[in-house]
Amino acid sequence: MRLHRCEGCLAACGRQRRATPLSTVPRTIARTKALQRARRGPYTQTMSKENCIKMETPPTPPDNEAPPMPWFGMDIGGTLTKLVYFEPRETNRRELDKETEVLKNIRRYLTRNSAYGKTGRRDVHLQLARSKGMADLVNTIYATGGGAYKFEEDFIKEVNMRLSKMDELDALIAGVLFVDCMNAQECYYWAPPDEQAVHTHVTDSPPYSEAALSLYVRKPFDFSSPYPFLLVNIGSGVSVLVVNAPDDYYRVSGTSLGGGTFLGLCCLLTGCSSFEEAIALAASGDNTTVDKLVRDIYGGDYARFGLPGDLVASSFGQMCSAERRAKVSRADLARATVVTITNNIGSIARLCASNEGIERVVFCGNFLRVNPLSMKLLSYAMSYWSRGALKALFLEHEGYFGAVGCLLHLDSKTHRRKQAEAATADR
Ligand SMILES: Nc1ncnc2c1ncn2[C@@H]1O[C@H](COP(=O)(O)OP(=O)(O)O)[C@@H](O)[C@H]1O
Ligand SMILES: CC(C)(COP(=O)(O)O)[C@@H](O)C(=O)NCCC(=O)O
Repeated sequence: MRLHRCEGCLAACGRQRRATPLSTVPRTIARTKALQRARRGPYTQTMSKENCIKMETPPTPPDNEAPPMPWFGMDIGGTLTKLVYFEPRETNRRELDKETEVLKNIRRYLTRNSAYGKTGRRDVHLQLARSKGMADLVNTIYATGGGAYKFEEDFIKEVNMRLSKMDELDALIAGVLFVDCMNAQECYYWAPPDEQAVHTHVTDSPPYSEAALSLYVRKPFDFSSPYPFLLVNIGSGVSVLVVNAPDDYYRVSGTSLGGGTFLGLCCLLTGCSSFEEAIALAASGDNTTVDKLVRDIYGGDYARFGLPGDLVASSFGQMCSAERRAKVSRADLARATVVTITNNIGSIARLCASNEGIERVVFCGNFLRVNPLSMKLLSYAMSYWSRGALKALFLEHEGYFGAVGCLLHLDSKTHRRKQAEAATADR
């Protein structure tokens, strides 16, 4: 059973204290057995394929020890706090009796509003079906992300609440695998209608221009056989993970030039005050007035090494000229910032993928939120520079996977406990 988005269980708030088969892609990358062996990672991870399959069976009612609703998973990152809230459809009599007035109020507050305080927003469009099978989850506040460690004492002092902490990369992968299992539309990619056009560079317009990128359309991708894949999480900073199996992954690389860098630089350069404003500015800008292109240096292509004239040779390379600085617009600066950060992440991801012999590169994290420009740039760059061997993939729930992974952690804990109890009873 695959669930589609409809009615709700996922809520979110911002923080300020608070199917195309891969076989259509040429396999130009050699994958050796040695590489596969080398991919054994040091981490264990809580989500298993069994858990995923279990979600397809009918729900079991919560046991007597299940803590009362509401159930949360929280990811306190470097920029945003993501909160997911689970509300089972199959609330039974016993559970309703247990629900205190305070909890009822919390539930009402969460489910009847779409904005919370000054900065909290509910991403109504990302709500998943009130999924069957999650009903045997139990939870208190499960938290991940750096803030779960940094603010742990504050939670105890201020609200007398304990955080049960989970590693953010464990949670991220668990969340990605689970949400993809539950939502057939989760994974997608961007390509022009004629997909070959990307890596043969046939359009007249420069590849990074709005004219070229506007041709790209979103297409569904069947991610049911995902392994191995590279997971690139673009949050405040960037983590790159090699995922070989649900319980086998490792962090292969990262960069400090991520979503936080984009927003910070954009605020500095353009005076904008929100991510949405920065992205809207970038959408109407032209980075070629800011960046130095290959043709600005060569007068055309640098053909010997396959560098087209309209490729960025030097990001912000024009800005050493006072005359050009005087002419450049805020929108151009915002676009150059997106292009710089995105291309750098794309290059790192591409190098990691070829080193590891991996063809599918999945990008997630809130930097991609309302940001089709970066997704299209990544799609173009991955495909063009690998001559079609690498595929950039994206996920509908962009930045919520860590928080979802927290809820699942609780599920796996419950199961481990039940297994231990069963084993003791058998003795
Ligand atoms: N409403 C927003 N406010 C601030 N940053 C946002 C917003 N929406 C998207 N972003 C982008 O997402 C990045 C944070 O991504 P996220 O995956 O939540 O990472 P983290 O866990 O580090 O907070 C920001 O650095 C910014 O580039
Ligand atoms: C430290 C982090 C894992 C924190 O995650 P985030 O809150 O940015 O999502 C991440 O910012 C990161 O991997 N930074 C890059 C560090 C580096 O490899 O240079």
